[in-house]
Amino acid sequence: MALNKTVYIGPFIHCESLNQLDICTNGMIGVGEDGKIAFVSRDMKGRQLPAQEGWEHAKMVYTRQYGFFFPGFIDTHIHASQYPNAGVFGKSTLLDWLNTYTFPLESWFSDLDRAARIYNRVVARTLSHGTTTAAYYATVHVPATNLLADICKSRGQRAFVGRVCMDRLSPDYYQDESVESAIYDTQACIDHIKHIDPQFDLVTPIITPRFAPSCTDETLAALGKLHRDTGLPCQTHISENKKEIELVKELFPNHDSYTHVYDQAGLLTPKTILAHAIHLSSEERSLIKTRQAKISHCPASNTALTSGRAAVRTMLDEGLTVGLGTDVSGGYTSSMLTEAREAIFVSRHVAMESGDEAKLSVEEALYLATRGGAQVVGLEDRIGGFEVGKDWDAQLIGLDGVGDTVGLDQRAGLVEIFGEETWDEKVAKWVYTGDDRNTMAVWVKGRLVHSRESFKP
Ligand SMILES: O=c1[nH]c(=O)c2nc[nH]c2[nH]1
Repeated sequence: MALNKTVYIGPFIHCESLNQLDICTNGMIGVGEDGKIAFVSRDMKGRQLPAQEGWEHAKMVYTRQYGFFFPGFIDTHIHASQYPNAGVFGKSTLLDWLNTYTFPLESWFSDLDRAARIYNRVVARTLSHGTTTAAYYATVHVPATNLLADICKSRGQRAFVGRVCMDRLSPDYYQDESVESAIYDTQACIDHIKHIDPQFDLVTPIITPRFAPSCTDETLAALGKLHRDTGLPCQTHISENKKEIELVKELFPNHDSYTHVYDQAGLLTPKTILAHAIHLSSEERSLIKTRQAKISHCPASNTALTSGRAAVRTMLDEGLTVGLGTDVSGGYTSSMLTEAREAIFVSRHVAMESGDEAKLSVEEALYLATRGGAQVVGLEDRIGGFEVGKDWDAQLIGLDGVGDTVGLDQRAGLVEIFGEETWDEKVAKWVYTGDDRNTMAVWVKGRLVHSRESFKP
């Protein structure tokens, strides 16, 4: 689809480093017809047209009062198929949650109409929260997984779409019949995505062994070979729950650890995303670092399923690459802004035991949700910040000013700006009290993929 050259005018904010925001209050970012950032100007005075040659007829998009452009969020771990269960988990923990809530729900996806309804909804919803890239788990079903890829492509969300592989320890009605069928079906989804997006420009297949307990040695090894042969990324779960870890010990008695199970299968590489990583030993973290595999931290889910508190500060200090994942529906929210907030609060619970260094700041949580996520999905050269040459994957945030009247405007969000706040304080208010009402518009590769009614481009 042809895009207009567009100039985005107003404050922009992105992460300069793990603990430093770059806040430019007089910004102007030019995005070319290819959806890439062509220039970044930091000293736009007033609201006059940009002087750049060749940009005289470009379209202009302005922020409104207290608004700013921010990079799109990158959700490094989300089960699209579990979206109907967001918020439904009772008092369960991982293994009984899988059997009680999750496998029955995922088995629905043999019905393509149901799948279409749910997948359309979750993609629209995550876009409305400013998620421009998502690493999705689908289900074992090939047609429904392909449909999820089609929906991401047509709605314009950048996505990694994984057909889930699992050939043991789930009900008969919901598992792969054999190693061969798991590989055959995975390949069918890869072929489909190659067909709809040959360069994997927007949608990329991702090899998805559910987790070690639900895959036989043979399936893990075959998926490891596929990972190596295709060069495609891989995603799975690791060390989320203590009973799960015991189960892995029983099922793989000849392996040194959970991490070694994946390593021996050839599934621990720089293109591997490991979700949760709560109870890893220091040897396991060291192996993950050596293999350059990546971590998706899922604090909302880890709390909901009482799985534990991941030591994010330790992982960052040790040089691991960490991003955030909503992990719907272990996680109750599909909002990465809420997930960032959860990461901050969980880190405070860690700090109550281990000391203040564990606390994550607003800046760090936003880094994990953008640049960190970009590294986790291997796209740090293309997304996560506003540099020339990067794709315009961005969101326009609008914050509401408090007027002179005492009455509440029901349509406005919960962020209330009184006008005296510094920019750092405005960002903190957004992180702690914001929601999708503040996400005015969202672009992926320069294409507008979501906007609120009040946004006039
Ligand atoms: O949070 C989780 N969600 C899942 O669907 C799952 N499967 C295995 N392990 C899991 N953990």
